[in-house]
Amino acid sequence: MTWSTVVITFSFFSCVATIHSLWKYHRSRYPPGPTPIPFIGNILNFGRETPWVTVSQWAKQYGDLVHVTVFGRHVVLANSLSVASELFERRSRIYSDRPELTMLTMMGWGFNLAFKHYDDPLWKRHRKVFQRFFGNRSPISIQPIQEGQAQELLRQLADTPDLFFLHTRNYAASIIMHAVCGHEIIKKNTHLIKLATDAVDTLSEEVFFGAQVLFAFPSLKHLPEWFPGGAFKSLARETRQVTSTLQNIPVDLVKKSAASGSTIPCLTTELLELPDSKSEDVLDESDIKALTATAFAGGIHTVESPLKSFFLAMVLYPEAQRRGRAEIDRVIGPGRSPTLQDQASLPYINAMCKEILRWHPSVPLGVAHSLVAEDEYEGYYIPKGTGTPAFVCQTVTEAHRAMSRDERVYSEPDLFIPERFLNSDGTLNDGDSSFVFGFGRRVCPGRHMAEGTIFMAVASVLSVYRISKAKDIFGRDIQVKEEYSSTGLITGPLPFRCSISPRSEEARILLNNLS
Ligand code: HEM
Repeated sequence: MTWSTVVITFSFFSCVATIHSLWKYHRSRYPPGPTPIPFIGNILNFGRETPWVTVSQWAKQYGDLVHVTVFGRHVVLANSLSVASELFERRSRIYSDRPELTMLTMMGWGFNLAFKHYDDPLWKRHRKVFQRFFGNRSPISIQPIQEGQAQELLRQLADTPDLFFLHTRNYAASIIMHAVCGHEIIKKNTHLIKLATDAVDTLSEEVFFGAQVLFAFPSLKHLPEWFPGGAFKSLARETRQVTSTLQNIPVDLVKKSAASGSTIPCLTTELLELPDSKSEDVLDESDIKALTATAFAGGIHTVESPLKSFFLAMVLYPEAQRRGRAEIDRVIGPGRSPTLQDQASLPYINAMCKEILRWHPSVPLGVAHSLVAEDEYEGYYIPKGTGTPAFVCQTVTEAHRAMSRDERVYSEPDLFIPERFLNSDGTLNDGDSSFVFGFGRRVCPGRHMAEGTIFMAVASVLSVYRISKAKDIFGRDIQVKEEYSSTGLITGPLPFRCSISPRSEEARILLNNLS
């Protein structure tokens, strides 16, 4: 053996030993979590169904910060409010990126600010518009839209109460679409609501699963469509058409209407009329199209889910319903419908809205954040990295479901108890469920609007309707189960039956006057 062979062999083994010890060092300093299987990591531990329930169990077993791997990529789950606030708010400078989203970009969703990188100038510009238009001081009058659509919801429930699932979806979609395109456009183009809801449906579980696989094996994106396993490419191609239509049609309709001389008060008109300046905030037409479609993508399914949870809770917890109705009778009386002006005088209804959001968070694993630099938390190492959407791969995500089940914050967390947000004198306490809207610089910019939309639906429905178990043909109660969809980014109650009927003669008269 020559000297050079000895040196090379020695260097090789030293390198291997160093890499191994570094790996072990980092490995031992990762937050605790279930033991990974070589190569695939913990993907099987997540399970395909209700991964958020698994994560809540890990929170109990391993603590507030849990580490898992998927195909060699790291995932860190922030399971408590305090850890999430520390990481995503106090350290937001490094925790505000999003992971790489090849699959969603292939599907044409790349325009959506929710999926853009933190250093992308478009993210900053689009987010500014969202904060301005969907915040508390929006120049587009969102409150009259919410109040008007709440009346429409009551009307639809009076005509076809069994279709309450559809009506809640339409209510959520109509509000955001009226805000974006204006009443006139939506009235004449009702198919737009279906276009938007269908497009958002494409953000399904298959997409997120496909995205994870693509992230692990990026070269798969070059597979031809006809090749076994290449079906995701045809899905991406078809979806691209839907997302492109979603961006184009609403803006084109508003422009057409403006060209014919009628200005429709809405977000699109406001954006089209922004003064042309050289500032970095100037928006071109593609920005406007992206912003309008982002609003539909963010503001329909997320809102629809808690509204369905509301109907479910009313069937399962009749005492909460009784207390809500009693408060409305006491504060508003039977002669008129609630408005957003009444919100401050209805603490029980507000507590109910907070509890609806907490009971079953609609985005149970949050939207993954990604770190722009490695970090350390209480001695644990958190790697820098990019990853795929949802919860997988070198991301740190807010485990909203685990937070909602944290017994240190919410006693008996599986139960629906609005009183947890009230003081003994009936006023609202400091309790909160706003974690469902995320944290830090990526916190949901539609949260104020969403809260108003939910409040209007809950208060209006309880003011006139009694919600109870439906009866079978023998007059027996049909039992209802607390069952939720188990996959995807957004969860919501599975279809169930209930009876929705006017709760008094005055309510019947009020409903008749609406139509
Ligand atoms: C109950 C209703 C809603 C829930 C539970 C919800 C939840 C969330 C969550 C968890 C995030 C991610 C936050 C993070 O990464 O920390 C988010 C982001 C976002 N939401 Fe919402 N949301 C709701 C309603 C809305 C509405 C009505 C809109 C539109 C008007 C909207 C638009 C967005 C957008 C654009 C983002 C991306 C923000 C960014 O990445 O900078 N959301 N939402």
